[in-house]
Amino acid sequence: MDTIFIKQLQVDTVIGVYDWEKTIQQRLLLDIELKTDIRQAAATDNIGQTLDYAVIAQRVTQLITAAPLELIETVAENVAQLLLSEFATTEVSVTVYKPDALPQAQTVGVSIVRRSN
Ligand SMILES: Nc1nc2c(c(=O)[nH]1)N=C([C@H](O)[C@@H](O)CO)CN2
Repeated sequence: MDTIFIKQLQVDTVIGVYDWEKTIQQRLLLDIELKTDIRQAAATDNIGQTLDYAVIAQRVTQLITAAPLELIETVAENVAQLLLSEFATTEVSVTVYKPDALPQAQTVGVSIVRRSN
């Protein structure tokens, strides 16, 4: 199976467990992979035959910024379920980084893989 991916998609949103985090925007970075068959798109050179990564990025950003959340785990799960339900893919990988969370670390994050039932 082939993969369409987006690396380090930046989304600024209200995210965090602590009270001080609920009034500010913080940066999340996302790596997203969607398993799909790209052969028909390649054979026809037609965007309508594949998953448009610009549409995916816009939809994911819209979802994450729609409401504040506490955990990056919830962000990852919500994004994975959206991708599986709205796009022609049977398996997705979602990694969410919160790079400004820990001053003593380059980044923190969570990574998940989800398949359609
Ligand atoms: N596993 C997690 N641990 C923590 C999270 C999280 O989303 N998942 N969040 C926080 C705080 O919001 C932190 O980022 C504030 O700097 C702490 N641990």
